[in-house]
Amino acid sequence: MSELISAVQVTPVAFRDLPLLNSVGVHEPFALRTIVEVSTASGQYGLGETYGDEPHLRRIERAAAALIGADIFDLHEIRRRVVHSLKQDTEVGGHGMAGMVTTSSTSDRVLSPFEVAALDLQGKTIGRPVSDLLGGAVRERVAFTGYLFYKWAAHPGQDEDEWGAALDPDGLVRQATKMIDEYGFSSIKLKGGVFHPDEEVAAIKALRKAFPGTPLRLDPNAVWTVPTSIKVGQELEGVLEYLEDPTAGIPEMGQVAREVPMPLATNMCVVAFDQLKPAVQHDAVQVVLSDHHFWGGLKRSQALASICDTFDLGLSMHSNSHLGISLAAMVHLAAATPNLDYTCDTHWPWKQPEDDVIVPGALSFSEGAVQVPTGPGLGIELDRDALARMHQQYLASGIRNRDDTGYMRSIDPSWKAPLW
Ligand SMILES: O=C([O-])[C@@H](O)[C@@H](O)[C@H](O)[C@@H](O)C(=O)[O-]
Ligand SMILES: [Mg+2]
Repeated sequence: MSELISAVQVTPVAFRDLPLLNSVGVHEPFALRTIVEVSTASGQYGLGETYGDEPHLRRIERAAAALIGADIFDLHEIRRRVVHSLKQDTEVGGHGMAGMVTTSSTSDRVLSPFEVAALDLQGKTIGRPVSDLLGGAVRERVAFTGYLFYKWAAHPGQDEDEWGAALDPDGLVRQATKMIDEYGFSSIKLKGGVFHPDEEVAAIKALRKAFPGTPLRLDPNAVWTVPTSIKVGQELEGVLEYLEDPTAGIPEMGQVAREVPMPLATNMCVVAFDQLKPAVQHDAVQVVLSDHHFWGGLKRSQALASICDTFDLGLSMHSNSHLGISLAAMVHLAAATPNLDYTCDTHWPWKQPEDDVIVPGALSFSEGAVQVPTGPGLGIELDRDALARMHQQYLASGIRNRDDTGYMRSIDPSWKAPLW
């Protein structure tokens, strides 16, 4: 069966975001994504979603042009064409992580939305869900984590948002209570690296008290030294299910791992295949957070899962601000990954429900989990009016690259990136 790509539409979009704090600053009023629609001569379309930063968008546009005529079932050829389209690439950046991850493979990041769109098309062509193309769903529902952020009550100049401020342990417990009431999550992650580690330890202890028995994670995005990481890790013995990226670098994570009682997880020091070998050699991480957006799509994320299985590494899933196409892809991948040992991250609660490019109703949370769609492909449909509206929002936002630090400094010119 051959289905050739006849057109690829690439559309940058922006959606409203809240003032979520992290180690590199604060989220801007809009987050960016790029939507990829791959069409075949037979009139079907497949969807992919990726980062929206300008250098990445330009790479996506070049790759899109190179894919006309490729067979949607020939993922090797699609990869070959994407890699070839990047040969003249001299730009840096564009990974959409605001300085937190810099070394993941560019070709894997560019390939990802096209591979997801090709799998969506394959599924639609043969009438099977993407999870079937990945070996079959081993679970009907995919569980996610309630992802807490320190946050301001509102962006400067705006009215207080529905979540309000969370700048201390009480504020975070309030945020967690609201999120769990609305979504039913049964595990909690706190984005740290914002306040002094003692304050973040106090916040985790307050969450432990308020939610006894609920697995907890803390992720300061590598702004702690090795001694600080060891101190915090030892202090939170028996409290965290894992500590995520306490410090930067594979050897340094190895030093911390030897001294702390809980597993260390990462989406920063192991973000590409060539980093797996040194990570294993240093026994630096015990849990890898996969992310199909930078590991090269769903099949390559499954290759990562197999490697983790081989080397007894745990597997969890990382998230950035995202829309429904990404959520659908994450759900199919998680459903078809037997050794996904932990609930997945998602930024979903932080987005306005009406800010999406897919027809509502296909994906929803109950008891902290999303039912795996069983319809053909990803099981979602593009809402073209919403896509046009969100593209206008992109044009009007004026934001072309994620810049949490620049936005923070526009509000507080004395702000400096922390290191404790
Ligand atoms: O959205 C954020 O601010 C997060 O900090 C995100 O950028 C990270 O990539 C991520 O969620 C993480 O786990 O490091
Ligand atoms: Mg992380």
